[in-house]
Amino acid sequence: MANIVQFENVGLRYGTGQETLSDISFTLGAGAFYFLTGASGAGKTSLLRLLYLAQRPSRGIIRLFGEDAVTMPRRRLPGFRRRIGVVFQDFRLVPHLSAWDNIALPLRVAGVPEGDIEQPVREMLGWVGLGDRAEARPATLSGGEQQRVAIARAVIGRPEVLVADEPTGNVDPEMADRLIHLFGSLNTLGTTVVVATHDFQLLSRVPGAHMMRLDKGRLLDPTGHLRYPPPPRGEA
Ligand SMILES: Nc1ncnc2c1ncn2[C@@H]1O[C@H](COP(=O)(O)OP(=O)(O)OP(=O)(O)O)[C@@H](O)[C@H]1O
Repeated sequence: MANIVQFENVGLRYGTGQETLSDISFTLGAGAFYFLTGASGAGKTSLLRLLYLAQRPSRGIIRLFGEDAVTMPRRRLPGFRRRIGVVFQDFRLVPHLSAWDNIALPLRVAGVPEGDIEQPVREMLGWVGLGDRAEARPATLSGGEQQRVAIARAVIGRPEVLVADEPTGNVDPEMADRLIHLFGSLNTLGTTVVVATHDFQLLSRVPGAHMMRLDKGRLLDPTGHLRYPPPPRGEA
């Protein structure tokens, strides 16, 4: 399995205080499913922001799709970001746009001709089970429905990596199951998925998923080593 993300000794410091993330080293394999867990404030959102290039690290190396993402010229960042779909903790839907137009947004921004937008948007709405809510504005949708619009918007551009920050934080367990099922089905189609959550129950819902655990800004593997995935035998 090829590595599409590689972090080496990455640190992140906001302002002049202590590091929020320290010595973060891990690789993500193409097509795998990862849960990123940790208590509130452990640094999950910060790590994801580094991953989807919303934030530069204070130190260390980040390679995305085989390229150095830290020293990459700014003009190349948008092209890279398009390869990563993001589902934000707070949805970030555009309030005055319908579900349909929110989902169409990434294609419009990328300059896809209008005639080529209708079919993928219709497919996405159906996939997330909102075929009958196309015209609804976000404020008239439930939390779970808004989250599904956000997921459809994140994946309509067929990203290679999908990053979701606490996607089940505001929904009931039944909807959480449904959302995780959507991520699982994307993953079986080949998308690498990274889901941050502090809900340990979710972990058992995706057989074969990997777990990355953050504790006060440091990455732990399930056995407590400060590295994930665990090093091969003999290299520890
Ligand atoms: N832009 C910022 N400026 C300064 N400090 C920040 C910033 N963003 C996050 N922090 C701090 O970094 C630490 C980690 O925050 P982060 O949001 O990454 O954690 P988290 O694990 O995602 O938490 P939660 O589960 O509550 O969302 C916290 O102490 C937070 O206050």
